[in-house]
Amino acid sequence: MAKIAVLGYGVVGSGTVEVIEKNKEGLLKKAGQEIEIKYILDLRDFPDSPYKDKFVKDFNVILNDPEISVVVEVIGGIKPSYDFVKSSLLAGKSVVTSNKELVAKKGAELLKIAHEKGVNFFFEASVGGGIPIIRPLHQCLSANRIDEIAGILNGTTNFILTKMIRDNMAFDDALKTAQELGYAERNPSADVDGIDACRKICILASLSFGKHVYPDNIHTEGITKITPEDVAYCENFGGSIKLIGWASRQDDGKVAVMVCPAFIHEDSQLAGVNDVFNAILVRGDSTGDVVFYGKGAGKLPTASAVVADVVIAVKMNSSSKSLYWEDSDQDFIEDTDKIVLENYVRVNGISKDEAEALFGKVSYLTRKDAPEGELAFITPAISEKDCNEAVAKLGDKLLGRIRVLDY
Ligand SMILES: NC(=O)C1=CN([C@@H]2O[C@H](COP(=O)(O)OP(=O)(O)OC[C@H]3O[C@@H](n4cnc5c(N)ncnc54)[C@H](OP(=O)(O)O)[C@@H]3O)[C@@H](O)[C@H]2O)C=CC1
Ligand SMILES: N[C@@H](CC=O)C(=O)O
Repeated sequence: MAKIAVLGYGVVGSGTVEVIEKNKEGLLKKAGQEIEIKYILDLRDFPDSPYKDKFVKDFNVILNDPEISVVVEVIGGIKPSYDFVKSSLLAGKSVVTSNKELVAKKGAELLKIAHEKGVNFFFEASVGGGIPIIRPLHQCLSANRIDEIAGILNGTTNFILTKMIRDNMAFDDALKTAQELGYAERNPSADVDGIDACRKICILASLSFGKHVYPDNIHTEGITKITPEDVAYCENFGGSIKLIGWASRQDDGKVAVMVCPAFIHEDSQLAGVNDVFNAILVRGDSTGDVVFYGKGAGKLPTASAVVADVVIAVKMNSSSKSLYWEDSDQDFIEDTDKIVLENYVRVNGISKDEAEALFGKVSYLTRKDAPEGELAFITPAISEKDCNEAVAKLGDKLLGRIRVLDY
C-alpha cells in the first residue's frame, strides 16, 4: 500500500481526494497497490467531511512520517509551498503538484533535488488542467526537436472572452462566473493579466528547450484592453481573438517567448477553442503539428492529472530521466525587440498615407458603424522595436494594437 498526503483541500485538493476515493479499485490495478490518503493538510477545519480524521495542521507530521512516500502539493503560490515541496523531496518523498507558479519559478532547482534523491517531482496538472501535455512532451514526442509551442493556456480568460464575445456578457460578470466555477486563481489578476499563461508557457518552453525559462524575462500581456471594436475587426479579418502563450525556436538559435492576445485565423486549430477549454499546439521536426485539447481548469479535470501523476509516482522506483531541464541565465531567450510579427492596429484621426508612412504597406479592415476617422489595419511583419516606435508616434490616436499569430 502507498500512503500519500494531500497539502491543501481547496478546489484541486478536494477534487484529488474525491477522484482517489471514487476510483479506488481502478487505481489499485493501475498503480499495482492501494493508494491510501493518510493525511490532508489545510488551515481550515472540515468537521463535516467524511475525511475529517485525516486532517492535520502541522506539515511536520507529514514530513516526519516515513510511511508517506508521495506528497501532493495543491496549496498554490510560493509560500509555504516551496518549503513544503523542497523539504519533502530532500526527505526522499516524491512530490506531485498542480502549482504552476512554483514550477515556473523553482522547477530547475526542484527537479535537480528530485534527481539527486532518486525520487520524482511531477507536475502534469500545472499546464492545461486535465490535458495530458507534460508527459506527452517529454516521452511521446521525445524523438522530435521541438521547434514551436503555442497554446490557449488559461481557462479563465478563454471562458471570459467566449462569454463576452458570444453571449455579450460583461467582463466582470464573466470573471465572477469563472471564479464560482473554481477556474480562477486566488488573485484573478494572475489570469486576466496573462501571468498564469506566462508561467505555463515557461514550463512548456523549459521542458521543450531543456533550459529554465523564468517568467520575469517574458513579455506578457492580458485581455483587459480588448474591446468590442477589436472583436468586430477580427471578424472581418476572418478569425478570433485568443490569449496565446507561445515559444518559438529562432533562426539565430535563440528562443522567442511571449504571452499576448492575438488575432488567430479561423483556419487555425486554436481558433475554435472556447469556454474553459485549452489547446496546446506542439510543432515537432518529425511530427509536424500535434494539438492537445481539453478542459484547462476546474476541480475534476485538474484532479485527473494530479492523480495520474500519483499513480506513476507510486509505481516508479527511480527518477524520471526525461522530465528534466537545467537551470539557466536566460541568455538563450530572444530579445523581445527582435521578434518579428504582423500587428492589428486601430487608430483615430490619421490618413491612410500617414498609416503607411509609419507601418509600410498595410491591409485595411472594416466594421459596421465604424465612426468617421477610424482606421484599422494589419501591418506587414515588423520587429517589435519598429512597431513599438511607430505606435508611440501615434500618441492618443492609437485605439488598439493586437499581434497577429499564424498558428
Ligand atoms: N483551480 C483550478 O482549476 C486549477 C488550479 N491549479 C493550481 O492548483 C493550485 C491550487 O489551486 P486551487 O485548488 O484552485 O486553490 P484553492 O485556493 O481552492 O485551494 C488551496 C487550499 O490550500 C489551503 N491553504 C492555504 N495555505 C495553506 C497552508 N499554509 N497550509 C495548508 N493549506 C493551505 C487553502 O486554505 P484557505 O482557503 O483557508 O486559504 C485552500 O483550501 C494552485 O497552484 C493553482 O494555480 C492548477 C490547475 C487548475
Ligand atoms: N486559473 C487557471 C487554472 C488552471 O490552471 C486557469 O484559468 O487556467
